[in-house]
Amino acid sequence: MPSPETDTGTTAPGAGPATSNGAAHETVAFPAAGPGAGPEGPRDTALALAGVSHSYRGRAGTVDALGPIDLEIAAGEFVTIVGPSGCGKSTLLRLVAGFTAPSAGTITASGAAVSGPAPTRGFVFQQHRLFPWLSVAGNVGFGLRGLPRAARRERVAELLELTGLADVAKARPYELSGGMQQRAAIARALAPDPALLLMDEPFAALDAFTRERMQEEVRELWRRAGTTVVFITHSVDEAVYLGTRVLALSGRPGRVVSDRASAVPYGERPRTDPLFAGLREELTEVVKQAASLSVAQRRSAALSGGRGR
Ligand SMILES: Nc1ncnc2c1ncn2[C@@H]1O[C@H](COP(=O)(O)OP(=O)(O)OP(=O)(O)O)[C@@H](O)[C@H]1O
Repeated sequence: MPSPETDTGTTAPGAGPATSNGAAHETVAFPAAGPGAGPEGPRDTALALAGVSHSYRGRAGTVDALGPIDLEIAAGEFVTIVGPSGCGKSTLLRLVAGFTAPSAGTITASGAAVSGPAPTRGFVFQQHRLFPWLSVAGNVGFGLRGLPRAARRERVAELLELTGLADVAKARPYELSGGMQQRAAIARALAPDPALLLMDEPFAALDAFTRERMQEEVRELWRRAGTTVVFITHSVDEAVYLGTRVLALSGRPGRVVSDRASAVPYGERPRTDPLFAGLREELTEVVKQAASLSVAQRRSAALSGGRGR
């Protein structure tokens, strides 16, 4: 597992702007990101998407939600994804999790084709979705039922310690604060030691103060656990603060229009760092453009009676 510190500001050899639709948003300060070789040598590919797209077919017609997307994520990266509302971010994560099969393309996680949910891919939803009838410890250990009792207990204790929930192990989810509930959900997702942790706007329902605290905690968890993370958010600020690599999607159907390595060292990353502010401004502009484009595209599709709402 490479040190996360070394992931920042590196450009993979041969990695261009890595956009799947040819749109590039060039700046000098922020190199295009991509997996491959960091200063510490080549890294394993944790996740690969090749020509992935997805359309929903319903009574109201077909919605082209995502893609095509070509993307590689190296083991140990913390990839954050931003994009306008409805551009397919959640769809992308659900495809990677194996909850939904893509309409086209292939997804490979740790070298194996994704064909359904697996404990090697942990998922954290916007709402915690803890089981209300189980204690915090019961929730965290839920995915470990195949383990011998002692090993399971040990793993649960380790995760409760890691997420600062040891004192409330016996509490029910409704007795916890929103931040603690989300920490328990993260602990549950981490319990089977997944190679990939997929997080879909996990802090969206939290107040601003708790959200900032959770950002610190998830950063620390990632540094300690070393799991590859893919994190969806509406907040450009959150994306830039958390990610070693930040992707921006276009309006629906979402494609990668910007792929940036963070140039700010991960260890101490104050929001006041000019590099941080620069990347945030650049990405805010990219997302704004994508949002206004997608509104215009939808209007013109509606006028011409075209496919996709
Ligand atoms: N089960 C479904 N059936 C039909 N259409 C769907 C379904 N799920 C999502 N969609 C549509 O697909 C598009 C992408 O949805 P998705 O939830 O992936 O976007 P998103 O970027 O995560 O949105 P947001 O940022 O608002 O949460 C949207 O137009 C949405 O209405």
